[in-house]
Amino acid sequence: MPDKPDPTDAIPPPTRFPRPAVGRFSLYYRELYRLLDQGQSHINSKQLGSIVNVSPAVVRRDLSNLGTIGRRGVGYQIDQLIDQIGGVLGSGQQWQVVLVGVGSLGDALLRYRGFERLGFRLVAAFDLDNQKVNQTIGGVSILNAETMVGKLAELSPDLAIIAVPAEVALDVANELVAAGISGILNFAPTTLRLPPGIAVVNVDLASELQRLAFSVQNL
Ligand SMILES: NC(=O)c1ccc[n+]([C@@H]2O[C@H](COP(=O)([O-])OP(=O)(O)OC[C@H]3O[C@@H](n4cnc5c(N)ncnc54)[C@H](O)[C@@H]3O)[C@@H](O)[C@H]2O)c1
Repeated sequence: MPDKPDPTDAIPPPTRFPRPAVGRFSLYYRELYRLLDQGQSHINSKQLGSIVNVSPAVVRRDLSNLGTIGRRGVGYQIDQLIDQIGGVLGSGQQWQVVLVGVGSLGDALLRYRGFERLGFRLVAAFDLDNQKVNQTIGGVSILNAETMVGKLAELSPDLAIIAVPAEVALDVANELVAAGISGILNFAPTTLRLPPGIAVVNVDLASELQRLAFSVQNL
């Protein structure tokens, strides 16, 4: 389990940030990491804004929500910003994640190397297909989904990714919730009606393409 946040922490809880700002924090975080890797130590709001395509004023407002103010002529210290934004996004802690459904999408997710550095560790995957069970992909063991309830009790993961067909996604989600998981990243194209207190983020590339097509039509 991740460490419980310290109530005296200076960073305000994520719920106090507007959703668009939280979306931008993820972008800032990714780009700041890249710049730090390239050896850059400071950045100003104009540079950061131009990288993520927002105005310097928006960057300054977002970052002042973190209690961070850039120094005139110097800007912001990148490693400090990464720590602060990472704290808000939960990347300053380790999250144990399980994946359910190792089809073409799940397979690609298991092979993706970008989760670990943000604090997300895939600890197990589950599938019903005997051809896949007991295989290892991207260093993650695929376990029999019929044994999922017991394994979840053993592993007590924090988050789950659902990549099963839509028809079974709700059943899978209910099993995950019963096992104590309170955060689900759902790739199945269906709305999961779950009890209050469960955070669900839906990822739907088809809807994103629709949004893109709409934007292109309205340029
Ligand atoms: N959100 C997106 O942008 C996006 C993109 C592609 C696919 N999808 C969706 O993601 C899901 C997976 O897509 P895919 O292409 O990998 O499908 P797929 O058919 O290749 O894989 C599905 C996997 O789930 C397994 N499975 C079925 N029932 C299960 C259960 N009860 N428990 C555990 N595993 C089970 C199957 O054995 C299979 O390995 C689908 O719902 C698909 O519509 C979403």
